[in-house]
Order: sequence, then C-alpha cells, then structure tokens
Amino acid sequence: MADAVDKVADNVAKLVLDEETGDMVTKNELKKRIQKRARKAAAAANRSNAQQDKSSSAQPAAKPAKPEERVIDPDAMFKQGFLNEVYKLRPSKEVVTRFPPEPNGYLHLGHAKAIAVNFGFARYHGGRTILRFDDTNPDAEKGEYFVAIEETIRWLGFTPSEITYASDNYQRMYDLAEKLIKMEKAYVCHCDDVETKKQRGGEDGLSPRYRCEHANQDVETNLRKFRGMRDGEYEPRSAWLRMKQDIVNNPNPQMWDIAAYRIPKDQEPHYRTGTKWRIYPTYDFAHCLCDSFEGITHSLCTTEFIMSRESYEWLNKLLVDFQPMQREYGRLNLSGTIMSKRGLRTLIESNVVRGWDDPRLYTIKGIRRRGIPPGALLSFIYELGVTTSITQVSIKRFEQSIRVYLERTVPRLMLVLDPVPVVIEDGEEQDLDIPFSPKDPKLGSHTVRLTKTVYIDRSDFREVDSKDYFRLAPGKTVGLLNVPHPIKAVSFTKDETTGAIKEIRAVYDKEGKKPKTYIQWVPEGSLPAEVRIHEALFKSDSPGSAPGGLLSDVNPNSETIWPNALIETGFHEVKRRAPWPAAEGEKTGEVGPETVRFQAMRVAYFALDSDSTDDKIVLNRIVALKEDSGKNA
Ligand SMILES: Nc1ncnc2c1ncn2[C@@H]1O[C@H](COP(=O)(O)OP(=O)(O)OP(=O)(O)O)[C@@H](O)[C@H]1O
Ligand SMILES: NC(=O)CC[C@H](N)C(=O)O
Repeated sequence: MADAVDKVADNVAKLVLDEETGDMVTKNELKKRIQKRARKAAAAANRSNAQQDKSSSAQPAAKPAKPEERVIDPDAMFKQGFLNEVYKLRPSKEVVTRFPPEPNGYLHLGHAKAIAVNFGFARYHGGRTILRFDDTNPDAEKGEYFVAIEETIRWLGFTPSEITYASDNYQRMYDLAEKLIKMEKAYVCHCDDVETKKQRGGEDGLSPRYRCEHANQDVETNLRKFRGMRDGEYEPRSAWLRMKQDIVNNPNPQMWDIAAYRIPKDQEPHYRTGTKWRIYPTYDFAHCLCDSFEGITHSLCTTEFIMSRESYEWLNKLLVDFQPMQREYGRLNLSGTIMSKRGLRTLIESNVVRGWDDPRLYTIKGIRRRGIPPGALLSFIYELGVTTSITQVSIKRFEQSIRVYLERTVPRLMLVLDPVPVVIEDGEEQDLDIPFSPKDPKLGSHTVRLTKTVYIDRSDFREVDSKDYFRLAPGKTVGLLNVPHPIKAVSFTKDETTGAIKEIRAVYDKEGKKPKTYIQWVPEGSLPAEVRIHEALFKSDSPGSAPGGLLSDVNPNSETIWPNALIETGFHEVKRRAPWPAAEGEKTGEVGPETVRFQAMRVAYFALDSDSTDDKIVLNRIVALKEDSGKNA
C-alpha cells in the first residue's frame, strides 16, 4: 500500500490546473482540452470572420511566462532607467534619502512605491533613509498614524536610519523665516482667498498678475507682524507670511508669492509641540529646509511636485548651505478602487467595509490583513519599475503578480467550501503522507487520515451526468487528490425539504481507466472554518468619479461568506510554521495571523483573518488561483 501511496503523491505532483474549469487534471488531459478549445475557438472565429479579413484572429495568444521564469530582480529599477539617471546626476558617496509622509491617515499601495523607491535607492547605493514625519498640519494629524506608518515601513522590510519630525525644526525654521523677511524676500499678507486668486490671474488665470500692497511693507513692519502672528495677535487665517518670489513675470505658479507660514483655522494642539506654536510652516517652506537640515542628497517625490522644484531650490539657495536635489517619479495608481483618505473615510463611516484594514481596501493595513506578503507587494512594485510617467494598473494585474509570488512560496492544503459527505462503501482507513508542495520537497509533508467518509465540495457533484462534465456523478469516476484509487458514485440522498444533496455513496474504481479529473476532499475530523471570499469592492473602473457618487458604485456582492467550510488538520502545522514565506519584514518580531498562508488546492490562496480565535478559524481569500473566480465548468 505504501508504494501505491508514493505513486499517488508522484502522480499528484504531475497534475495541473485547468484554468478554465478549475479541474486538476493530467498534463495530457489538459493538452487535449486546450487543443479542443482552440479548435472550437478557431471555428467560431472563422464563422465570425467569414466576411472579414481573417488574419487578425489567427494570431496565437502569447504564452504567459512560467512563474519561476518571472522572478524579479529587486535592484533592476536602480541599475537602469530613471533612478539610475537620477543617481548619475549626483553620484554621492553617502546617499541619504527620506520618506516623508504626512501623519494624517494610513498608508496605501501608492505609498508602498514611495517607500520602495526611497529606501531601495539608498540601500542600493549603500546609503540610508530617514523616516521624516511631515507634521506641519496639526488640524489633521493624530498619534495613531505616526505609530501605524512606522510599523508599515518595518513590515515592508525597511529600517529607517533615523526617525525625525518636521516639528523638531520649528524654532530653526521660524528663525529662517525672520531671516527671509530681513532679506526682503518675505512679507506678511492679509489678503483673503478671493483677492489672492485675483492676484494670480483670476478664475481663468488669464488676467494680468499683480502684487498686493502688503508686498511693499518694510522689513520692520513685516517682522512686527510676523512676531504678532506667532504671539497670537491675529485671528486664524487673517495674516500669512508670503515668500516674495516673482508673481508677475515667472510662468510657474509655484513662484507666485506662495505661503510660507499660516495660522491654522482649528488651532488643534500639535501632537508633539502641543500649544507652543500658533503658526505653522507650509509644506513649501518646510520640506526643502528639512531636506537640507538632514543632509538629504536625493529628495525623491512624485511628479505633482515638478513645479515645486523651482521654489524648493529658490528657498534653499537663499537660506541654507547644503543643497539637496529634488527629482520626481510617476505615482502608482490602481484603477477600480480608491486610495484617497476622504473616500476611504466615507466607506468606513457608511459601514461598507469593516475598517481601515478591510481586505477589500488598498490601504497597506488592508493588503496586509488580506494576507498579501510584504515580499509579494514589493515584487509587484519592482516588476512595474519606475519612470516619470504615472503608472496606472488594474487590480487584475496586481493580483496576477501576487498569485505568481504565492505559487512559489506557500504550502498546499485541501479545503472544501461547501462540504457534502461521500461514504466510500469499500473504503478502509489509512494514513496518507501528503507533501505541502508538489514541486518543492523542502516544504515537507504531513499526514492526512483517509477516512471511510470524506467530504467533497457540493459543486463537484452532479445528479445528472453529461459528456462534457468530468467530476463526480452517478456512475462516473473521479480522482480524489492524493488518494490511490479513484471513486465512482453509486447513489445519493437528498434533503426532502430543500432538495439539497445530503449524502453521496461511492465505491473505489480500482480496475477502470485513470480518471481525467481529480478533486479535493477532506476527511472526517477536519477543522470547521468560516471562509470569506472578496471580490472587487466597486463596479466601475473609476469609482472616484462615478456619476452617482462613490457609494453608488459599491459592488453589493463584494463579500461572500462560506460559514461551514472544512479544512484538513494539516492546517495546524501550517499555522505553527508561519510566516509563509519567511521574507523580510515578517522574519523577525511578532507575526500576525495573516502570515498563515496556503494554497487551498482547486479553490484559492488563503490567509488567516484577525477575526479568528482559538476556537474559530476565519480565512480570507488572498487571490483566486486564476484570473476569473468562477470555476465551474
Ligand atoms: N500613489 C502614490 N504613488 C507613489 N508615491 C506616492 C503616492 N501617494 C503618495 N506618495 C508619496 O508618498 C510620500 C508620503 O506621502 P504623504 O503621506 O505625504 O502623501 P499624500 O500625497 O498626502 O498621500 P494621499 O493623499 O494619497 O494619502 C510622498 O513622497 C508622496 O509623494
Ligand atoms: N516631497 C514629497 O515627497 C511630498 C511629501 C509630502 N508629505 C506630501 O505629500 O505632501
């Protein structure tokens, strides 16, 4: 018997997934099926092209690369292309970069790119990266965001050389603002938004630009007023410090006497400096100066800041010695979802999702809870590379990249979403040694007890057989994954009220031909689990601009729950051996439930959800096994 079992394990290793039907089949069978489908497709194409030029439909589809051929070089984006050019512009011995989030929300997928670019660039060149909180707007910032942001960076496998805060430099920046006034390069202005807009060319931007009277104040007046702003003599928004740039002649709006200091409306105490300051520097004043204070050699940001480069360099040249270099790369946008904080808040407040970490969201918290490993997220970003163009990607492409990563790195188990018992009448109990990976023996194996009654998925049985159906039906034979002999259904019973199948009876088919299809099963004594299958949260590709508003675009079927799923007990070992895989960021420190990842054969990739308890297993689908989730033939 042991021989037979070994042989079966060998055979299972050779099975492949039929992506169209979700069946596990032999390579030969898959080849036949593909040929048959190609013949059918060609016949259909011929029919529809009868009056047209046939040449276009005759193109064979490009063969997708095998997962193992697609391992990404994480350094490729620094070795060539845009980031290599940036380095060549300033080939510094000690590269210092910074990642500068505003602590006003949780990070999202786009930020993962910024983290990979900044930390990766410095790491590649043997330098270091500072995590700098751009905390210049106390009305929007909260302590919990500082903590979560740092945790996310570490989860992605990066270590800041230092954690700094723009607010550490408030006094120094204030002193430099006074210096700027004394240089006659800044003035306190009292114009409101309407008047300021007029100075900048009006609504259409076409009227002549001009300076207001405040620009003519002398240094003493400006200093007195600026100190008055600092000391609370002005109401919020009634006075602001403006840089004296070139509003009339320079075509760049970033040079139109932009704000340097403001008195925030809400006067919320600052998370770190409390009520010490009533005035705060703007991004345009603070960012370039902080970059200089910290010796940032390459200040890498997204292309919305291209025009800011001029004011960045203008201010630094006037006030500080060390000149950092700003360069801009394209943002990463994902279609079919939203990442803006305001939109995310709407979803949470309307109870559309469970919170900031809902697995359907593309916050990094959500991505993490869904079970996507940090290495997979990074390899997706490395695969896209970095240029100056905005990278617009579909969820499908994102998921395909994650799937390829998981395929190589997580163990396999058997899970049944909607179990139906099959009594194998001539069955005898035996232990089967099942490998965690059909391809990688290093992952080891585990024992599954083959019981007389096993559970298969309801969708793998049909009361009435048909020619194109290859799974279980009365009189039909199907293979059970990893089991020496296939089974043939002999009878079944139904629930009288619901009509649902209650029990299937089967026998081993030891003499017949090798089955065409193998299905997954679990034995008696398997573990109950709640399985959550998530689909796209939105119906359209651009929910942010949906005609009826964001909420009208929500897909009402974005979550399906299978409350009575069963998973084989090999799950215990997978859980004990987590994280899967042990990649940077999860290798050390506390590992969360989401690191318990596996492929449920023929179903999907799953991870343990944080709603799980010692008594209850809750699983999230990370991604489907193939692009379209509907698996039934
Ligand atoms: N979609 C994105 N792609 C690449 N980099 C991004 C993206 N969004 C933000 N970043 C970068 O991350 C860094 C920190 O961002 P910060 O939190 O200040 O961003 P933000 O622009 O306010 O983000 P959002 O408003 O989308 O939450 C910045 O350098 C910013 O340019
Ligand atoms: N220069 C930058 O990278 C911009 C960072 C800044 N916190 C912002 O997005 O507003």
